[in-house]
Amino acid sequence: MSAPDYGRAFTLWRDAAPLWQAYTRHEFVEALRRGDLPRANFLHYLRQDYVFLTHFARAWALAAAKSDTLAEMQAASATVQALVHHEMPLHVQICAAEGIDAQALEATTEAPANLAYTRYVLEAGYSGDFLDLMAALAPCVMGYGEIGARLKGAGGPYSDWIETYAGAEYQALCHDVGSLIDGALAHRLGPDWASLPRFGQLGQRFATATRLEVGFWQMGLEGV
Ligand SMILES: Cc1ncc(C[n+]2csc(CCO)c2C)c(N)n1
Repeated sequence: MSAPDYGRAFTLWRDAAPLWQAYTRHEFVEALRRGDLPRANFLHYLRQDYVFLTHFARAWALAAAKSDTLAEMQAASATVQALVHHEMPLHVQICAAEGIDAQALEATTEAPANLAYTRYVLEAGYSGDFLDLMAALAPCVMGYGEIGARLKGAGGPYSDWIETYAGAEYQALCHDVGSLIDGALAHRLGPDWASLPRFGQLGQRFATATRLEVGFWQMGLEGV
């Protein structure tokens, strides 16, 4: 099965990122697909992911602040809304069902891999512009989209998690973010954006964020 098409910039960045396969086909992902990932590892990952989402909601809010157009502001604020009102409460709910209450979840000590990734993305936004932020955020959004599309229908104990990212709603979000990025590049850099040095520099950011996603999965496998 070929990967979904989430846009031109994403495809160029992905095909140039050395660790893209290491991220989207990581052993943690394969264990989710087979259903033999130990529950303790999944919960450890989910607790860290809750902290991660807090920072990603901040990063998307920063993207709203760094937007140039109404369409950019709408897309960024819609993502903040989805994160804060859907994805984060879902983590709270799953953890509560496993005996980790909201207070314990909020008190989670952040793992170094989590610190590295989230602060890298926030720093891209603080010291860079909207494009820097998008390049740093794209691996997270689209990587989970590719993983969901590939694992769709796998069944097993992690099927809820898989089908969240395989579902039409999440796949539509990946396409929307892909269009947002292509539009933002054309708006700021002009129609020849793909051939400019700046586009290559943004690709480096994308590759670094991809490397940090590999570290996040690795943390999920090891640090229980
Ligand atoms: C380590 C890690 N990477 C990516 C995602 C997926 N994700 C995080 S924020 C966001 C944007 C809109 O919901 C998406 C899809 C995750 N949960 N954890």
